[in-house]
Amino acid sequence: MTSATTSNPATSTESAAKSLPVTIITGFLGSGKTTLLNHILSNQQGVKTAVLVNEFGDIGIDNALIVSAEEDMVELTNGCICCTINNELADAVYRVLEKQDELDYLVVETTGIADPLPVALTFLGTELRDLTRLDSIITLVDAENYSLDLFNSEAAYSQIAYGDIILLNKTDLVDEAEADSVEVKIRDIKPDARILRTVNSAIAIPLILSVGLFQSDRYFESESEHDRDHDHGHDHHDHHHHDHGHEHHDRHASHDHGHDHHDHHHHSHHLENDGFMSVSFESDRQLSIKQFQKFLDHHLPPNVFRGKGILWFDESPLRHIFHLSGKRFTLDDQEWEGEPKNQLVLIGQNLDTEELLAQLNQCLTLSSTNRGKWFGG
Ligand SMILES: Nc1nc2c(ncn2[C@@H]2O[C@H](COP(=O)(O)OP(=O)(O)OP(=O)(O)O)[C@@H](O)[C@H]2O)c(=O)[nH]1
Repeated sequence: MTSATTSNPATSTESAAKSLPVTIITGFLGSGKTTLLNHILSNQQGVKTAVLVNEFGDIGIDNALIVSAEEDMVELTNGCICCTINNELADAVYRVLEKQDELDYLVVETTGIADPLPVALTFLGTELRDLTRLDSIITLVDAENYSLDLFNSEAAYSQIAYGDIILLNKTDLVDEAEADSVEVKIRDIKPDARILRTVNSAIAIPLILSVGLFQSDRYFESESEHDRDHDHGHDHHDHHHHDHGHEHHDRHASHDHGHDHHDHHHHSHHLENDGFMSVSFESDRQLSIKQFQKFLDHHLPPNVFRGKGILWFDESPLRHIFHLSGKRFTLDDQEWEGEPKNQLVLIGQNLDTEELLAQLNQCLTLSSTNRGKWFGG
């Protein structure tokens, strides 16, 4: 997790200390969450915003991709915010609250494989409930790559089910009819979904922040019903005193999906259930762009849903930001600021770590005298 702040003291008031509004940004791998975060940080006028970013993978790539990262960055990667590092989420929020006397807003970006509900409950079910106010859960959906069947992921389902606002993003990559058909699929899960179409997650800030859409009643209402239907299991914070109800029970009924109401200390299995894993590759040797292209074209297995990296090619003096989402990849150029090196994280289901690392290792140039290293996660 990374925390950073942007500041503009203009509207910072003592009211911030009373109850800090929190927005949770969720959405599947590569759907545009970090892009939205950057949009918010770049466009929010006069609001001092702290951000917490959770990444899945050994190397924190997002760290380098967030626009306003300042000194007080805390990085907690290689975990999922909704389960294994949920305690760290609460701790990070307390740290933000302690450090920032004049803070107006907190935005939490989950990993693409996180179930947003336990994250929301962290704010509702601990003393954080008195210090924060959950404003809304925003769910990003990739209009080009949306397919719950493809994702086969209960977290992806939950992200839609619990989204107060759904941004149907990347609409530049599909035609109107395709976007309409994704909307129909979203409404199958959430009939009353508030869906806004976006390109590059660009949306007027007043439509998404301080909207007060999160209805805690919904989550506190139907515990008895909820308990009948579920064998829940996220091992997260102390929210066992609180009720929360899924609106869309049936799809989850067969999953060990969730949340610890009565101190049973279940453990989350959603990562295992969904089979998500990450492979991290790092090297201080250059990649051959031709070999890397060959890897992408011929060797990348279809169960890799997402890749992100900062890449160093022998053919180029520039720093290349690499994004792969679905079958599409992009490479953007920047100047290097520190020592050049390669950092790449691939995320998918049931990946063969050794095979992927061996293939990536083969993309490294032989000419360099630098020492290379690689590892998997
Ligand atoms: N064409 C197009 N690309 C987009 C759009 N929004 C985001 N992207 C690109 O999609 C890629 C993934 O975007 P991110 O914002 O990093 O996605 P994310 O949801 O934060 O990804 P994870 O945190 O890894 O799950 C990047 O290359 C973005 O530039 C869009 O509306 N249209």
